[in-house]
Amino acid sequence: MRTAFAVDQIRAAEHALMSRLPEGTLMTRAATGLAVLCGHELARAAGRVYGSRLVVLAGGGDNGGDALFAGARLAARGARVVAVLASARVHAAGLAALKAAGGRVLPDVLAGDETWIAPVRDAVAAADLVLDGLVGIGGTGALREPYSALVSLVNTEAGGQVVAVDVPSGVDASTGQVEGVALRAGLTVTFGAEKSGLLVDPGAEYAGRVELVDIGLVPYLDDPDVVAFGRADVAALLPLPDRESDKYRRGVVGVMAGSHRYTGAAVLAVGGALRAGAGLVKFAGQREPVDQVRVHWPEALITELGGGVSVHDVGRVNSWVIGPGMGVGDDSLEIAREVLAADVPALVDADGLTLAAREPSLLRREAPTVITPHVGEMARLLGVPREHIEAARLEHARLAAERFGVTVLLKGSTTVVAEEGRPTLVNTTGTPFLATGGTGDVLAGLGGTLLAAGLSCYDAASCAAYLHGLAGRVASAGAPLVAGDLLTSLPEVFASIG
Ligand SMILES: NC(=O)C1=CN([C@@H]2O[C@H](COP(=O)(O)OP(=O)(O)OC[C@H]3O[C@@H](n4cnc5c(N)ncnc54)[C@H](O)[C@@H]3O)[C@@H](O)[C@H]2O)[C@H](O)CC1
Ligand SMILES: [K+]
Repeated sequence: MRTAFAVDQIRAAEHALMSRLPEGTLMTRAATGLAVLCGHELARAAGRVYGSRLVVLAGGGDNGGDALFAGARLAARGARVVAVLASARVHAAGLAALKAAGGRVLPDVLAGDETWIAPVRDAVAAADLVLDGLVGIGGTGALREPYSALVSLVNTEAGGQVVAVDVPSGVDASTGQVEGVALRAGLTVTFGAEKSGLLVDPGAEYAGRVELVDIGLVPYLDDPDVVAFGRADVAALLPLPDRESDKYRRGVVGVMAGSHRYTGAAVLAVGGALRAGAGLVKFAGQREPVDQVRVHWPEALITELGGGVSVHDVGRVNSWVIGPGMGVGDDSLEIAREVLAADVPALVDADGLTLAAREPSLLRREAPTVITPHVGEMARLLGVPREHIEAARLEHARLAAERFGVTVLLKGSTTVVAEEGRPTLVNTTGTPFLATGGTGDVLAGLGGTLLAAGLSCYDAASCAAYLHGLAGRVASAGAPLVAGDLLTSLPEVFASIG
Protein backbone atom coordinates (compact mmCIF):
# COMPACT_ATOMS: atom_id res chain seq x y z
CA MET A 1 0.00 0.00 0.00
CA ARG A 2 1.29 3.45 -0.84
CA THR A 3 0.61 6.08 1.77
CA ALA A 4 0.60 9.85 1.33
CA PHE A 5 0.25 12.80 3.64
CA ALA A 6 -1.00 16.36 3.65
CA VAL A 7 1.41 19.26 4.21
CA ASP A 8 0.37 19.93 7.82
CA GLN A 9 1.07 16.28 8.69
CA ILE A 10 4.50 16.49 7.05
CA ARG A 11 5.26 19.74 8.87
CA ALA A 12 4.27 18.26 12.25
CA ALA A 13 6.46 15.19 11.70
CA GLU A 14 9.34 17.35 10.45
CA HIS A 15 9.05 19.49 13.57
CA ALA A 16 9.13 16.49 15.91
CA LEU A 17 12.09 14.94 14.12
CA MET A 18 14.09 18.17 13.75
CA SER A 19 13.98 18.85 17.47
CA ARG A 20 16.09 15.71 17.96
CA LEU A 21 18.69 16.38 15.31
CA PRO A 22 21.46 18.94 14.71
CA GLU A 23 20.37 21.80 12.47
CA GLY A 24 20.63 21.11 8.77
CA THR A 25 20.55 17.32 9.12
CA LEU A 26 17.29 16.87 7.25
CA MET A 27 18.31 19.08 4.37
CA THR A 28 21.59 17.17 4.12
CA ARG A 29 19.69 13.88 3.98
CA ALA A 30 17.26 15.26 1.41
CA ALA A 31 19.95 16.78 -0.80
CA THR A 32 22.12 13.66 -0.61
CA GLY A 33 19.26 11.41 -1.75
CA LEU A 34 18.28 13.90 -4.43
CA ALA A 35 21.84 14.09 -5.77
CA VAL A 36 22.10 10.29 -5.96
CA LEU A 37 18.88 10.00 -7.96
CA CYS A 38 19.81 12.91 -10.24
CA GLY A 39 23.19 11.24 -10.74
CA HIS A 40 21.37 8.14 -12.05
CA GLU A 41 19.28 10.30 -14.37
CA LEU A 42 22.35 12.13 -15.67
CA ALA A 43 24.21 8.90 -16.19
CA ARG A 44 21.28 7.61 -18.19
CA ALA A 45 20.92 10.81 -20.24
CA ALA A 46 24.54 11.83 -20.77
CA GLY A 47 26.35 8.53 -20.21
CA ARG A 48 28.03 9.83 -17.05
CA VAL A 49 27.77 12.60 -14.48
CA TYR A 50 31.18 14.08 -15.29
CA GLY A 51 30.71 16.70 -18.01
CA SER A 52 26.90 16.49 -18.00
CA ARG A 53 24.88 19.71 -17.95
CA LEU A 54 22.58 20.60 -15.06
CA VAL A 55 20.40 23.68 -14.50
CA VAL A 56 19.24 24.32 -10.93
CA LEU A 57 16.20 26.57 -10.44
CA ALA A 58 16.32 27.88 -6.88
CA GLY A 59 13.49 29.67 -5.09
CA GLY A 60 13.67 31.51 -1.79
CA GLY A 61 12.83 28.65 0.58
CA ASP A 62 14.28 25.34 1.73
CA ASN A 63 13.14 23.70 -1.49
CA GLY A 64 15.72 25.87 -3.23
CA GLY A 65 18.22 24.90 -0.53
CA ASP A 66 17.77 21.21 -1.32
CA ALA A 67 18.28 21.88 -5.01
CA LEU A 68 21.41 24.01 -4.49
CA PHE A 69 23.05 21.45 -2.16
CA ALA A 70 22.23 18.63 -4.59
CA GLY A 71 23.65 20.78 -7.41
CA ALA A 72 26.82 21.26 -5.34
CA ARG A 73 27.23 17.49 -4.91
CA LEU A 74 26.84 16.91 -8.63
CA ALA A 75 29.22 19.76 -9.46
CA ALA A 76 31.74 18.07 -7.16
CA ARG A 77 31.35 14.96 -9.35
CA GLY A 78 32.20 17.00 -12.43
CA ALA A 79 28.76 18.05 -13.69
CA ARG A 80 28.58 21.50 -15.30
CA VAL A 81 26.03 23.18 -13.06
CA VAL A 82 24.37 26.56 -13.54
CA ALA A 83 21.91 28.02 -11.05
CA VAL A 84 19.01 30.34 -11.80
CA LEU A 85 18.14 32.33 -8.70
CA ALA A 86 14.46 33.24 -8.66
CA SER A 87 14.52 35.03 -5.33
CA ALA A 88 16.71 37.63 -3.64
CA ARG A 89 16.81 35.36 -0.58
CA VAL A 90 17.96 31.96 -1.79
CA HIS A 91 19.44 29.54 0.74
CA ALA A 92 22.83 31.17 1.51
CA ALA A 93 24.69 28.04 2.58
CA GLY A 94 23.33 26.10 -0.39
CA LEU A 95 24.46 28.80 -2.82
CA ALA A 96 27.88 29.01 -1.19
CA ALA A 97 28.28 25.23 -1.44
CA LEU A 98 27.34 25.28 -5.11
CA LYS A 99 29.79 28.07 -5.90
CA ALA A 100 32.55 26.37 -3.90
CA ALA A 101 32.03 23.20 -5.95
CA GLY A 102 32.43 25.14 -9.21
CA GLY A 103 28.77 25.89 -10.01
CA ARG A 104 27.93 29.13 -11.83
CA VAL A 105 25.04 31.56 -11.42
CA LEU A 106 23.17 32.77 -14.50
CA PRO A 107 22.31 36.48 -15.06
CA ASP A 108 19.88 38.02 -12.65
CA VAL A 109 16.29 36.99 -13.27
CA LEU A 110 15.17 39.66 -10.84
CA ALA A 111 16.74 42.63 -12.62
CA GLY A 112 13.36 43.69 -13.97
CA ASP A 113 14.25 43.54 -17.67
CA GLU A 114 14.13 40.61 -20.05
CA THR A 115 17.85 40.14 -20.59
CA TRP A 116 17.82 36.93 -18.56
CA ILE A 117 15.42 35.09 -20.87
CA ALA A 118 17.78 34.18 -23.72
CA PRO A 119 20.65 32.81 -21.57
CA VAL A 120 18.26 30.88 -19.33
CA ARG A 121 16.42 29.48 -22.35
CA ASP A 122 19.69 28.38 -23.94
CA ALA A 123 20.87 26.74 -20.71
CA VAL A 124 17.55 24.94 -20.18
CA ALA A 125 17.44 23.72 -23.78
CA ALA A 126 21.01 22.40 -23.61
CA ALA A 127 20.71 20.82 -20.14
CA ASP A 128 20.70 17.08 -19.61
CA LEU A 129 18.70 17.74 -16.46
CA VAL A 130 16.75 20.66 -14.99
CA LEU A 131 16.21 20.61 -11.25
CA ASP A 132 13.10 22.42 -10.01
CA GLY A 133 13.77 23.83 -6.56
CA LEU A 134 11.45 26.83 -6.91
CA VAL A 135 8.78 25.89 -4.38
CA GLY A 136 7.99 22.76 -2.43
CA ILE A 137 5.50 22.21 0.37
CA GLY A 138 5.70 25.91 1.25
CA GLY A 139 3.94 26.90 -1.99
CA THR A 140 0.58 28.63 -1.78
CA GLY A 141 -1.76 29.57 -4.64
CA ALA A 142 -0.79 30.24 -8.23
CA LEU A 143 2.93 30.70 -8.93
CA ARG A 144 3.98 34.34 -8.89
CA GLU A 145 6.58 35.98 -11.15
CA PRO A 146 9.33 35.26 -11.92
CA TYR A 147 8.56 31.67 -10.89
CA SER A 148 5.72 31.24 -13.36
CA ALA A 149 7.77 32.61 -16.28
CA LEU A 150 10.61 30.22 -15.42
CA VAL A 151 8.25 27.26 -15.17
CA SER A 152 6.63 28.08 -18.52
CA LEU A 153 10.06 28.36 -20.07
CA VAL A 154 11.13 24.95 -18.73
CA ASN A 155 7.84 23.35 -19.80
CA THR A 156 8.34 24.48 -23.38
CA GLU A 157 12.14 24.54 -23.79
CA ALA A 158 13.64 21.73 -21.69
CA GLY A 159 15.49 19.30 -23.94
CA GLY A 160 16.36 16.78 -21.23
CA GLN A 161 14.96 15.30 -18.05
CA VAL A 162 13.07 17.60 -15.64
CA VAL A 163 13.25 16.63 -11.97
CA ALA A 164 10.99 18.27 -9.40
CA VAL A 165 12.37 18.65 -5.89
CA ASP A 166 9.79 17.35 -3.37
CA VAL A 167 6.78 18.62 -5.40
CA PRO A 168 6.52 20.12 -8.91
CA SER A 169 6.36 23.88 -8.42
CA GLY A 170 2.80 25.10 -8.89
CA VAL A 171 1.19 21.86 -7.66
CA ASP A 172 -0.55 22.04 -4.29
CA ALA A 173 1.22 19.31 -2.31
CA SER A 174 -1.86 18.44 -0.23
CA THR A 175 -4.54 18.40 -2.89
CA GLY A 176 -2.89 18.08 -6.31
CA GLN A 177 -4.59 21.31 -7.38
CA VAL A 178 -2.93 23.53 -9.97
CA GLU A 179 -3.80 27.19 -10.26
CA GLY A 180 -2.11 28.76 -13.27
CA VAL A 181 1.07 27.10 -14.51
CA ALA A 182 2.91 24.19 -12.90
CA LEU A 183 6.13 22.43 -13.76
CA ARG A 184 5.85 19.26 -15.83
CA ALA A 185 8.33 16.81 -14.36
CA GLY A 186 9.51 13.46 -15.65
CA LEU A 187 10.53 12.56 -12.12
CA THR A 188 9.62 13.95 -8.72
CA VAL A 189 11.99 13.20 -5.85
CA THR A 190 10.00 13.63 -2.68
CA PHE A 191 11.30 13.62 0.88
CA GLY A 192 10.23 11.72 3.97
CA ALA A 193 6.84 10.56 2.69
CA GLU A 194 4.70 10.93 -0.38
CA LYS A 195 2.48 14.00 -0.50
CA SER A 196 -1.22 13.49 -1.28
CA GLY A 197 -1.09 15.91 -4.20
CA LEU A 198 1.42 13.69 -6.01
CA LEU A 199 -1.12 10.86 -6.26
CA VAL A 200 -4.15 12.80 -7.47
CA ASP A 201 -4.68 14.51 -10.81
CA PRO A 202 -3.91 17.09 -11.96
CA GLY A 203 -0.87 16.99 -9.61
CA ALA A 204 -0.07 13.34 -10.36
CA GLU A 205 0.17 14.08 -14.05
CA TYR A 206 2.64 16.92 -13.47
CA ALA A 207 4.74 14.83 -11.05
CA GLY A 208 5.60 12.01 -13.46
CA ARG A 209 7.38 9.11 -11.77
CA VAL A 210 7.71 9.61 -8.01
CA GLU A 211 10.77 8.48 -6.02
CA LEU A 212 10.86 8.69 -2.25
CA VAL A 213 13.97 9.64 -0.29
CA ASP A 214 13.85 8.45 3.32
CA ILE A 215 14.87 11.20 5.73
CA GLY A 216 13.62 9.48 8.90
CA LEU A 217 10.15 11.07 9.03
CA VAL A 218 8.05 7.90 9.03
CA PRO A 219 7.97 7.20 12.82
CA TYR A 220 6.62 10.69 13.39
CA LEU A 221 3.76 10.52 10.93
CA ASP A 222 0.18 9.77 11.94
CA ASP A 223 -2.49 8.02 9.82
CA PRO A 224 -2.15 8.68 6.10
CA ASP A 225 -4.34 11.24 4.39
CA VAL A 226 -4.41 9.25 1.15
CA VAL A 227 -3.61 5.63 0.32
CA ALA A 228 -3.28 3.62 -2.88
CA PHE A 229 -3.87 -0.13 -2.95
CA GLY A 230 -1.34 -2.51 -4.40
CA ARG A 231 -1.90 -6.09 -5.54
CA ALA A 232 -1.36 -7.56 -2.06
CA ASP A 233 -3.97 -5.25 -0.50
CA VAL A 234 -6.57 -6.38 -3.00
CA ALA A 235 -5.54 -10.05 -2.69
CA ALA A 236 -6.00 -9.89 1.07
CA LEU A 237 -9.56 -8.57 0.69
CA LEU A 238 -10.86 -10.58 -2.25
CA PRO A 239 -13.06 -13.44 -1.12
CA LEU A 240 -12.06 -16.62 -2.93
CA PRO A 241 -14.48 -19.54 -3.03
CA ASP A 242 -13.54 -22.62 -1.03
CA ARG A 243 -14.95 -26.15 -0.69
CA GLU A 244 -17.75 -24.88 1.51
CA SER A 245 -18.90 -22.26 -1.01
CA ASP A 246 -22.19 -22.45 -2.76
CA LYS A 247 -23.88 -19.83 -4.88
CA TYR A 248 -25.74 -18.28 -1.95
CA ARG A 249 -22.65 -18.01 0.21
CA ARG A 250 -20.76 -16.32 -2.63
CA GLY A 251 -23.44 -13.68 -2.76
CA VAL A 252 -26.56 -12.87 -4.70
CA VAL A 253 -26.45 -9.57 -6.57
CA GLY A 254 -29.56 -7.75 -7.71
CA VAL A 255 -29.01 -5.60 -10.80
CA MET A 256 -31.56 -2.98 -11.82
CA ALA A 257 -30.31 -1.42 -15.05
CA GLY A 258 -31.23 -0.62 -18.64
CA SER A 259 -34.39 0.78 -20.18
CA HIS A 260 -36.22 0.87 -23.51
CA ARG A 261 -33.55 3.27 -24.77
CA TYR A 262 -30.44 1.81 -23.13
CA THR A 263 -30.15 -1.93 -23.20
CA GLY A 264 -26.36 -2.27 -23.36
CA ALA A 265 -25.89 -0.85 -19.86
CA ALA A 266 -27.85 -3.78 -18.43
CA VAL A 267 -25.81 -6.34 -20.35
CA LEU A 268 -22.51 -4.80 -19.22
CA ALA A 269 -23.53 -4.38 -15.57
CA VAL A 270 -24.77 -7.98 -15.35
CA GLY A 271 -21.56 -9.11 -17.08
CA GLY A 272 -19.43 -7.17 -14.59
CA ALA A 273 -21.27 -8.77 -11.68
CA LEU A 274 -20.97 -12.28 -13.12
CA ARG A 275 -17.31 -11.95 -14.09
CA ALA A 276 -16.48 -10.69 -10.58
CA GLY A 277 -17.61 -14.06 -9.27
CA ALA A 278 -21.17 -13.52 -8.03
CA GLY A 279 -22.87 -16.67 -6.81
CA LEU A 280 -26.00 -15.54 -8.56
CA VAL A 281 -27.06 -12.41 -10.44
CA LYS A 282 -30.72 -11.47 -10.37
CA PHE A 283 -31.55 -8.98 -13.08
CA ALA A 284 -34.67 -6.80 -12.92
CA GLY A 285 -35.65 -4.49 -15.74
CA GLN A 286 -37.96 -3.60 -18.59
CA ARG A 287 -38.70 -5.86 -21.54
CA GLU A 288 -35.98 -4.64 -23.95
CA PRO A 289 -33.04 -4.97 -21.56
CA VAL A 290 -34.52 -8.21 -20.26
CA ASP A 291 -34.44 -9.61 -23.81
CA GLN A 292 -30.82 -8.54 -24.25
CA VAL A 293 -29.64 -9.84 -20.89
CA ARG A 294 -31.36 -13.16 -21.61
CA VAL A 295 -29.43 -13.50 -24.87
CA HIS A 296 -26.04 -12.50 -23.47
CA TRP A 297 -26.18 -13.99 -19.99
CA PRO A 298 -28.23 -17.16 -19.67
CA GLU A 299 -26.61 -17.45 -16.22
CA ALA A 300 -28.67 -14.53 -14.85
CA LEU A 301 -32.02 -14.98 -13.14
CA ILE A 302 -34.43 -12.52 -14.71
CA THR A 303 -37.44 -10.56 -13.52
CA GLU A 304 -39.29 -8.48 -16.10
CA LEU A 305 -40.76 -5.47 -14.36
CA GLY A 306 -44.20 -4.06 -15.25
CA GLY A 307 -47.62 -5.59 -15.67
CA GLY A 308 -48.00 -6.07 -11.92
CA VAL A 309 -44.45 -7.43 -11.42
CA SER A 310 -42.31 -5.23 -9.13
CA VAL A 311 -38.89 -5.18 -7.53
CA HIS A 312 -40.34 -7.13 -4.58
CA ASP A 313 -40.77 -10.12 -6.87
CA VAL A 314 -36.99 -10.35 -7.31
CA GLY A 315 -36.76 -11.87 -3.84
CA ARG A 316 -33.76 -11.89 -1.54
CA VAL A 317 -30.42 -10.43 -2.67
CA ASN A 318 -27.23 -9.61 -0.73
CA SER A 319 -26.64 -6.34 -2.57
CA TRP A 320 -28.22 -4.14 -5.21
CA VAL A 321 -26.65 -2.41 -8.18
CA ILE A 322 -28.95 0.26 -9.50
CA GLY A 323 -28.74 2.90 -12.14
CA PRO A 324 -26.87 2.17 -15.39
CA GLY A 325 -29.13 3.19 -18.27
CA MET A 326 -32.29 2.84 -16.15
CA GLY A 327 -33.73 6.21 -17.24
CA VAL A 328 -34.65 9.22 -15.18
CA GLY A 329 -38.43 9.38 -15.58
CA ASP A 330 -41.07 9.04 -12.88
CA ASP A 331 -41.38 5.27 -13.35
CA SER A 332 -37.62 4.93 -12.85
CA LEU A 333 -37.83 7.08 -9.75
CA GLU A 334 -40.47 4.78 -8.30
CA ILE A 335 -38.31 1.72 -8.99
CA ALA A 336 -35.30 3.44 -7.40
CA ARG A 337 -37.35 4.14 -4.27
CA GLU A 338 -38.31 0.47 -4.02
CA VAL A 339 -34.80 -0.85 -4.61
CA LEU A 340 -33.12 1.57 -2.22
CA ALA A 341 -35.65 0.82 0.52
CA ALA A 342 -34.15 -2.69 0.73
CA ASP A 343 -32.05 -3.33 3.81
CA VAL A 344 -28.94 -4.52 1.93
CA PRO A 345 -25.85 -2.68 0.67
CA ALA A 346 -26.46 -0.83 -2.58
CA LEU A 347 -24.27 0.62 -5.30
CA VAL A 348 -25.89 3.57 -7.06
CA ASP A 349 -24.56 4.61 -10.46
CA ALA A 350 -25.38 6.71 -13.53
CA ASP A 351 -29.13 7.45 -13.89
CA GLY A 352 -29.57 6.33 -10.29
CA LEU A 353 -27.42 9.31 -9.34
CA THR A 354 -29.33 11.69 -11.56
CA LEU A 355 -32.47 10.55 -9.74
CA ALA A 356 -30.71 11.02 -6.39
CA ALA A 357 -29.73 14.57 -7.38
CA ARG A 358 -33.46 15.18 -7.90
CA GLU A 359 -34.52 13.33 -4.76
CA PRO A 360 -31.64 13.28 -2.24
CA SER A 361 -33.68 11.19 0.23
CA LEU A 362 -32.96 8.19 -2.02
CA LEU A 363 -29.48 8.07 -0.53
CA ARG A 364 -30.64 8.41 3.09
CA ARG A 365 -30.58 4.71 3.83
CA GLU A 366 -29.95 2.58 6.90
CA ALA A 367 -27.96 0.04 4.88
CA PRO A 368 -24.49 0.90 3.49
CA THR A 369 -24.38 2.73 0.16
CA VAL A 370 -21.69 3.29 -2.48
CA ILE A 371 -22.18 5.93 -5.14
CA THR A 372 -20.06 5.87 -8.30
CA PRO A 373 -20.42 9.25 -10.04
CA HIS A 374 -18.32 10.57 -12.87
CA VAL A 375 -17.53 14.26 -12.75
CA GLY A 376 -20.76 15.35 -14.45
CA GLU A 377 -22.93 13.33 -12.08
CA MET A 378 -20.98 14.63 -9.12
CA ALA A 379 -21.51 18.19 -10.37
CA ARG A 380 -25.27 17.59 -10.36
CA LEU A 381 -25.23 15.94 -6.94
CA LEU A 382 -23.25 18.72 -5.31
CA GLY A 383 -24.54 21.60 -7.40
CA VAL A 384 -21.06 22.85 -8.34
CA PRO A 385 -19.47 23.31 -11.79
CA ARG A 386 -17.68 20.23 -13.11
CA GLU A 387 -14.41 22.15 -13.61
CA HIS A 388 -14.27 22.72 -9.85
CA ILE A 389 -14.58 19.00 -9.26
CA GLU A 390 -11.94 18.12 -11.83
CA ALA A 391 -9.55 20.64 -10.24
CA ALA A 392 -10.12 19.39 -6.69
CA ARG A 393 -11.10 15.73 -6.77
CA LEU A 394 -10.15 14.84 -3.18
CA GLU A 395 -12.06 17.76 -1.74
CA HIS A 396 -15.27 17.06 -3.63
CA ALA A 397 -15.26 13.29 -3.12
CA ARG A 398 -14.85 13.89 0.62
CA LEU A 399 -17.53 16.55 0.62
CA ALA A 400 -20.05 14.21 -1.05
CA ALA A 401 -19.18 11.36 1.34
CA GLU A 402 -19.84 13.64 4.28
CA ARG A 403 -22.96 15.32 2.89
CA PHE A 404 -24.73 12.12 1.83
CA GLY A 405 -23.29 9.75 4.45
CA VAL A 406 -22.18 7.29 1.75
CA THR A 407 -18.98 5.89 0.28
CA VAL A 408 -18.06 7.82 -2.85
CA LEU A 409 -16.17 6.39 -5.80
CA LEU A 410 -15.46 9.39 -8.02
CA LYS A 411 -14.48 8.21 -11.49
CA GLY A 412 -12.13 10.00 -13.85
CA SER A 413 -8.49 10.70 -14.64
CA THR A 414 -7.71 9.63 -11.07
CA THR A 415 -10.45 7.55 -9.47
CA VAL A 416 -10.77 8.30 -5.76
CA VAL A 417 -12.75 6.54 -3.03
CA ALA A 418 -13.82 8.66 -0.07
CA GLU A 419 -15.57 7.64 3.12
CA GLU A 420 -15.74 9.53 6.38
CA GLY A 421 -13.18 8.30 8.89
CA ARG A 422 -11.03 6.48 6.32
CA PRO A 423 -8.01 7.71 4.35
CA THR A 424 -9.11 8.68 0.87
CA LEU A 425 -8.06 6.01 -1.58
CA VAL A 426 -6.56 6.84 -4.93
CA ASN A 427 -6.61 4.18 -7.62
CA THR A 428 -3.43 3.90 -9.64
CA THR A 429 -4.27 1.09 -12.06
CA GLY A 430 -6.40 2.88 -14.66
CA THR A 431 -5.69 3.89 -18.23
CA PRO A 432 -7.07 6.86 -20.19
CA PHE A 433 -8.54 4.29 -22.62
CA LEU A 434 -11.15 3.48 -19.95
CA ALA A 435 -12.84 6.79 -20.76
CA THR A 436 -15.34 5.23 -23.14
CA GLY A 437 -19.05 4.43 -22.96
CA GLY A 438 -20.11 1.44 -20.87
CA THR A 439 -16.98 0.92 -18.79
CA GLY A 440 -18.77 2.41 -15.78
CA ASP A 441 -21.55 -0.17 -16.12
CA VAL A 442 -18.98 -2.96 -15.79
CA LEU A 443 -17.50 -1.24 -12.73
CA ALA A 444 -20.94 -1.02 -11.13
CA GLY A 445 -21.52 -4.74 -11.58
CA LEU A 446 -18.07 -5.55 -10.23
CA GLY A 447 -18.61 -3.40 -7.14
CA GLY A 448 -22.03 -4.92 -6.53
CA THR A 449 -20.59 -8.42 -6.45
CA LEU A 450 -17.90 -7.44 -3.96
CA LEU A 451 -20.58 -5.89 -1.73
CA ALA A 452 -22.69 -9.07 -1.99
CA ALA A 453 -19.63 -11.10 -0.99
CA GLY A 454 -19.49 -9.16 2.26
CA LEU A 455 -16.81 -6.55 1.67
CA SER A 456 -17.38 -3.17 3.32
CA CYS A 457 -18.32 -0.31 1.02
CA TYR A 458 -14.83 1.16 1.24
CA ASP A 459 -13.11 -2.15 0.48
CA ALA A 460 -15.57 -3.10 -2.26
CA ALA A 461 -15.23 0.27 -4.00
CA SER A 462 -11.43 0.29 -3.65
CA CYS A 463 -10.99 -3.26 -4.93
CA ALA A 464 -13.48 -2.71 -7.75
CA ALA A 465 -11.59 0.39 -8.90
CA TYR A 466 -8.29 -1.52 -8.79
CA LEU A 467 -9.56 -4.57 -10.70
CA HIS A 468 -11.44 -2.44 -13.22
CA GLY A 469 -8.35 -0.31 -13.89
CA LEU A 470 -6.23 -3.40 -14.36
CA ALA A 471 -8.83 -4.95 -16.67
CA GLY A 472 -8.63 -1.72 -18.67
CA ARG A 473 -4.88 -2.02 -19.00
CA VAL A 474 -5.03 -5.68 -19.99
CA ALA A 475 -7.84 -5.03 -22.48
CA SER A 476 -6.24 -1.97 -23.98
CA ALA A 477 -2.54 -2.90 -24.13
CA GLY A 478 -1.97 0.63 -25.40
CA ALA A 479 -4.85 0.67 -27.91
CA PRO A 480 -8.49 1.76 -27.69
CA LEU A 481 -10.80 -0.65 -25.89
CA VAL A 482 -14.55 -1.17 -25.76
CA ALA A 483 -16.36 -1.82 -22.49
CA GLY A 484 -17.10 -5.43 -23.39
CA ASP A 485 -13.34 -6.11 -23.59
CA LEU A 486 -13.15 -5.56 -19.84
CA LEU A 487 -15.36 -8.59 -19.32
CA THR A 488 -12.98 -10.67 -21.41
CA SER A 489 -9.99 -9.41 -19.39
CA LEU A 490 -11.44 -9.86 -15.92
CA PRO A 491 -10.61 -13.59 -15.58
CA GLU A 492 -6.93 -12.88 -16.32
CA VAL A 493 -7.00 -9.99 -13.85
CA PHE A 494 -8.53 -12.10 -11.05
CA ALA A 495 -6.02 -14.87 -11.76
CA SER A 496 -3.14 -12.40 -11.51
CA ILE A 497 -4.33 -11.23 -8.11
CA GLY A 498 -4.31 -14.83 -6.93
N1 LIG B 1 9.53 18.25 5.08
C1 LIG B 1 10.76 18.05 5.51
O1 LIG B 1 10.95 17.38 6.47
C2 LIG B 1 11.88 18.66 4.83
C3 LIG B 1 11.69 19.58 3.80
N2 LIG B 1 12.70 20.11 3.13
C4 LIG B 1 12.45 20.93 1.98
O2 LIG B 1 11.84 22.13 2.40
C5 LIG B 1 10.76 22.43 1.55
C6 LIG B 1 9.83 23.38 2.21
O3 LIG B 1 10.58 24.54 2.45
P1 LIG B 1 9.94 25.95 2.85
O4 LIG B 1 11.07 26.88 3.01
O5 LIG B 1 9.07 25.77 3.99
O6 LIG B 1 9.04 26.31 1.63
P2 LIG B 1 9.30 26.30 0.05
O7 LIG B 1 10.73 26.27 -0.28
O8 LIG B 1 8.47 25.19 -0.50
O9 LIG B 1 8.65 27.62 -0.47
C7 LIG B 1 8.73 28.82 0.25
C8 LIG B 1 9.13 29.94 -0.66
O10 LIG B 1 8.35 30.00 -1.81
C9 LIG B 1 7.61 31.23 -1.86
N3 LIG B 1 6.30 30.92 -2.45
C10 LIG B 1 5.28 30.25 -1.89
N4 LIG B 1 4.25 30.17 -2.74
C11 LIG B 1 4.65 30.80 -3.88
C12 LIG B 1 4.00 31.07 -5.13
N5 LIG B 1 2.77 30.65 -5.38
N6 LIG B 1 4.68 31.75 -6.07
C13 LIG B 1 5.94 32.18 -5.84
N7 LIG B 1 6.60 31.97 -4.66
C14 LIG B 1 5.95 31.29 -3.70
C15 LIG B 1 7.59 31.72 -0.45
O11 LIG B 1 7.42 33.10 -0.42
C16 LIG B 1 8.95 31.24 0.06
O12 LIG B 1 9.95 32.12 -0.37
C17 LIG B 1 10.22 21.09 1.19
O13 LIG B 1 9.38 21.09 0.08
C18 LIG B 1 11.51 20.32 0.97
O14 LIG B 1 11.99 20.55 -0.34
C19 LIG B 1 14.05 19.92 3.71
O15 LIG B 1 15.09 20.32 2.98
C20 LIG B 1 14.20 18.51 4.21
C21 LIG B 1 13.24 18.30 5.30
K1 LIG C 1 9.82 22.03 -6.49
